[in-house]
Amino acid sequence: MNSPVLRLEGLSRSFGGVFAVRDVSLSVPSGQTRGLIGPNGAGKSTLFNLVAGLLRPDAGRVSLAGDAVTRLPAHRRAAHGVAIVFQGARVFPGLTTLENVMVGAHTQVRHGFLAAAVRSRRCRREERAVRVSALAALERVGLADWADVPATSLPLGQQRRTQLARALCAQPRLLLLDEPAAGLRGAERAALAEVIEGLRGEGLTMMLVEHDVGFVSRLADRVTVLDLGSVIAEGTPAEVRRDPAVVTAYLGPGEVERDAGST
Ligand SMILES: Nc1ncnc2c1ncn2[C@@H]1O[C@H](COP(=O)(O)OP(=O)(O)OP(=O)(O)O)[C@@H](O)[C@H]1O
Repeated sequence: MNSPVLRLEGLSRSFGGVFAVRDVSLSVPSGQTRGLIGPNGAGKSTLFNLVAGLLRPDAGRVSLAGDAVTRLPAHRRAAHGVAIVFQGARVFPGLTTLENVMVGAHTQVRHGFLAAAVRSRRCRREERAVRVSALAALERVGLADWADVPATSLPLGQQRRTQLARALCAQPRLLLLDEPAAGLRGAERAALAEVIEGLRGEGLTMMLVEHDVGFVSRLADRVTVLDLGSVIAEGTPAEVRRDPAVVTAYLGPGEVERDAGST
């Protein structure tokens, strides 16, 4: 059987002697979307950063498609196919939507500084390829019609989708999304959910950290619930919503149904 795209084994990280993440193990098979939820301070961001390579664990292992990457920093994990959409990420001012996405595609470019300086033929060819792949990524997130507008003129939801397009340009094997719906309301939130659903339909493997249980329930194949750094439940969205440990530790009895119906 193929290795899972992401495997975490016994991952722990503490700050000042207090566990932020404690002995977390999970596997995300190819083509699946894993939701990661939990109350404030549960350890979601710490776990996300451990997967992204922005933090080193005190113990445990991180593997990507069977390769151990535990000691690799974020930029070397990118070479293993990890792309990240950070929480509250902003577009670059002074660039169009397309140019913002092209910044992501530039990780694929092979030509060196000198070739770029003299605009060699190879360099121009690669620039064209970057443009084509950035436009294709904008299509995937439904923003092709906004390619040439200043990215900062877009509403927040479209700026988020621009960030998503930028991450997609790297042709990731694993896409990490940290609270992509934070601050979005109504139609913007629904549009983002639809785009993520489309990526899931294309078979992209994703990990989605969210506060919003309704958003995660719609998009994730399985959900891992953290509390005080430990996994307290894992299962399908319906299973975890029914889990008594989740209900008491995280949501409170009245919240579950309300959140489940909110997307
Ligand atoms: N750099 C740090 N230094 C010290 N303590 C930290 C650090 N990062 C996280 N923590 C602590 O680790 C625990 C887990 O925090 P983390 O931010 O991972 O939780 P979270 O689930 O993402 O919370 P939130 O939903 O509020 O973002 C918390 O007790 C937090 O105070």
